Amino acid sequence: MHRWKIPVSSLWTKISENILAPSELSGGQIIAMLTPAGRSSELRRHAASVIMARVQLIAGLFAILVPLCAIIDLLVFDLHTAANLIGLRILSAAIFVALAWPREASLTRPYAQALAALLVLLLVPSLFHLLSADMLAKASETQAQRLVAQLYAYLPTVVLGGLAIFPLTALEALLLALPVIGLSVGSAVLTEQTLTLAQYGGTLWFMLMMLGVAMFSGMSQCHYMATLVVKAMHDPLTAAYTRQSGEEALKLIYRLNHMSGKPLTLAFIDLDRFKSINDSFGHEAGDRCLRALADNVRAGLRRSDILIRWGGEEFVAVLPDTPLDNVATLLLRLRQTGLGLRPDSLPLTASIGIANSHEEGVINWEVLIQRADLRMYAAKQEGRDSVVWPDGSCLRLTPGSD
Ligand SMILES: Nc1nc2c(ncn2[C@@H]2O[C@H](COP(=O)(O)OP(=O)(O)OP(=O)(O)O)[C@@H](O)[C@H]2O)c(=O)[nH]1
Repeated sequence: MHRWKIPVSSLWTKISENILAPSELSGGQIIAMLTPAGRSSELRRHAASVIMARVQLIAGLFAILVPLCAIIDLLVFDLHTAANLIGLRILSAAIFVALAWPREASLTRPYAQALAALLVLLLVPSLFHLLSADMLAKASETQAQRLVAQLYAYLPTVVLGGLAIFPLTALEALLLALPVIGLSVGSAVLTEQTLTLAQYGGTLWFMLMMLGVAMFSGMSQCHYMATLVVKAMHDPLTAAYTRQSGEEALKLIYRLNHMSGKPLTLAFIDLDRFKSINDSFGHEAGDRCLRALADNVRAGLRRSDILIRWGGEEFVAVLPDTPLDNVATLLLRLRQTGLGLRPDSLPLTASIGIANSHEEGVINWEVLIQRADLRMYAAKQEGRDSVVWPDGSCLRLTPGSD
């Protein structure tokens, strides 16, 4: 008997560990599921590519299925009605083909581009229903015709359910659903002389239920995606971008700055004599130094800047739209706050190479990073704890050491 007794506290611990804990959400994460405002650009870009890929897949599928369903129109309706429906189908299929057509993501506004494509995808079936509703109501005399007309009237509801496959925040799902619901009400007004709640209330309720489910699914996808993207793109030790995701971001930032003629500056940062910290104080202490360096550099960066962990103890600060004068401000701030402390309480020092995209001969991001790297080595040659500028001049970093 005794063996079957499960203490309430241990049961609760099990429930909270296994069921509640995985879904524990912070206030910020909940807000991020409700509205897209404040999303990082990397997350927006990722969400845009997921939404666009799904829009293209569904549009491609519909581009085939919609014309195929003309067979039903021909079998069920009179020739005149069927011909009108087929006309609408050809028009819809053409829009679906255009949506499915492979295209490059917009460099500057990929998220707006993806949402616009999604809106068009949602509107086509709803407009099909709006334009055919009156014609179908008049042409429906037999049981089969009424049944097919009724099924077409479900199109806006199906569209709202379809929202569930997209990683949308609650606000976005709601805003995208409004025109669909509006077109459905419009279709009902067109076909009924007087639209009553008793006639239309059930459909409206059903649509709102579908929207609720879609919102829930979209929000949980947003959360899942955000967690995965942050994990995949950032180095777990320092929370800086990984080399791979950092290179992708750098490529993109270089192109954007190049297009707009703005100066992009890189600071290649390499901790000095880091091996000796590992050797004397152990790897754990070395890790703490890396974290301190990343935290201190990040504290001086703007929201649009990014920090990449380029290699073991090498970091690259990417500073978009930044002329060299402004870099001096960042370095001055770093000079004041310092890079952190070594385990022996001496200040951590680093050698830094600066490169700017407006320099002569910088034709791509690879050249830019090469120059910053070479200048970082020059800073090592200069005795470490210093910054080497594009003109070859050298500045000591730790105050009093120059
Ligand atoms: N603790 C820790 N050490 C790392 C990590 N990644 C690389 N390292 C160590 O970083 C050290 C880099 O040493 P070196 O390339 O000789 O450079 P250094 O000692 O900083 O000398 P200089 O760059 O010439 O000033 C090596 O001992 C690596 O093992 C890490 O994630 N954690």
